[in-house]
Amino acid sequence: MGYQGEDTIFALSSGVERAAIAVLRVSGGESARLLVQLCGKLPPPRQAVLRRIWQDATTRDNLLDEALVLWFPGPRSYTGEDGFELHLHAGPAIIQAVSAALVDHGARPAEPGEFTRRAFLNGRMDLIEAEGVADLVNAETEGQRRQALAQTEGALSRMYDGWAQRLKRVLAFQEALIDFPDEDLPPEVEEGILADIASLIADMERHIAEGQRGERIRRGVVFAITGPPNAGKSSLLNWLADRDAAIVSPIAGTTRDALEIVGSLAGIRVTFVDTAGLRETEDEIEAEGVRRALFHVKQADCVIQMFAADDPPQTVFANAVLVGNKTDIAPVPVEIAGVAVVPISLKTAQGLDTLRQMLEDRVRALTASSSGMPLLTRARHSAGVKDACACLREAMRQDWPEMRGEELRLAMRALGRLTGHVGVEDLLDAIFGQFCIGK
Ligand SMILES: Nc1nc2c(ncn2[C@@H]2O[C@H](COP(=O)(O)OP(=O)(O)OP(=O)(O)O)[C@@H](O)[C@H]2O)c(=O)[nH]1
Ligand SMILES: [K+]
Ligand SMILES: [Mg+2]
Repeated sequence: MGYQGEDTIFALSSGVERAAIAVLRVSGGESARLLVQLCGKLPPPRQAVLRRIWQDATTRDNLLDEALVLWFPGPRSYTGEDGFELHLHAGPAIIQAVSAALVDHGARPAEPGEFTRRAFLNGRMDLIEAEGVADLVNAETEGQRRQALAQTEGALSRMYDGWAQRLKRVLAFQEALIDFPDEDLPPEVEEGILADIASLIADMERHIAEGQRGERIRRGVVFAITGPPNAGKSSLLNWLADRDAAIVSPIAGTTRDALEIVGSLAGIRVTFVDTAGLRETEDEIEAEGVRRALFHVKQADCVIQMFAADDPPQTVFANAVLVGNKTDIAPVPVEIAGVAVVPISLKTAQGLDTLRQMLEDRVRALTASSSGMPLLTRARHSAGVKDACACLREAMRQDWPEMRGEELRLAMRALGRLTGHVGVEDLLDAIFGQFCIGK
């Protein structure tokens, strides 16, 4: 299934910030002609050569820049099409002039994600790998980088492809049962089919059970800081942010709007959300703040429940990190409702190192793979695996060979949609639309 994008597209593939070099990337069937038009004859494939870039090299009209040029003939290119890169001096006027020349000669600016979309359509990568590319470009932390790189290199795809292969084999046996109903096939055949389906279900269930770990690495672990007014929540946020992000005051009910800061812990992206102190209040604005606080507590991956030493709580949120602040004014209980209290003082800095370690442990626990399998990183993956798994469970319940075969085919289809091997046209805009331009 070859694919040639009708248009030859180009984009600035380096960032838009001021830099020394700007990489302009071009892909499509007209690439060779365009490159000759800009800089004379084609350079040898995949070798950087220094060339003058002209508005029109054939007439030596209007010299635009001197640049490194790389010629990537298809199909061994990123998109699978012919393409080239110009490593220009990064002045905005140069980028502008070369872009205008490309348009004059018949190219058009690329849409977000269009290069990677073409790579997918030309079979250079599957959907999961393409999503990995988007994540890699956006990676800010070690955890994000490592996970995205593994996904781009096909770790997750290989697992899904492996399942599809096993399923294909089961389906082949199942079809033998359908095609030769009257032959005396040994009972081991059917037993083998059921055992194989059961083992596929078990693998899928383990994968699903790892839940949102991979997604958490990708988008970051969210901590909501909650507790009564004046517990020191905003003071904690400022310490975590290492700056004066939130207003701190002795007035109860200072924080109203939720305030988010982003950082990294144990190599994982984290978001801390400071929220309004929880209490009954007549003040309409504060009450709205409390409603928002409860919303964030519900959404968070983990809650940091804070209290002041002189105001300990009766109850503890599920899975909360329980922090007793202001140990400088009073001692805090060792535990409340069976949950250990981390004693700290934001005033004297007592216990803060221990708290940081506990938060790092929490982040690791929320993101580590316990099965050793690659983690699913998007809701799309989790929905796809769940679909496939549901079909397999249904297949186990079916006694009729034809019905079981049908469920197995549906499971196969669900796996195929995951990697993009079947029927995903309707998904492409949603997936590639999230990319930046130039990828
Ligand atoms: N003695 C003492 N005071 C603290 C400590 N941490 C914070 N405070 C003070 O406690 C008061 C309340 O702190 P905040 O950080 O505003 O508390 P909060 O939980 O955000 O309060 P609300 O936003 O009103 O819910 C401020 O006056 C802080 O300076 C501490 O460890 N010891
Ligand atoms: K306060
Ligand atoms: Mg506050």
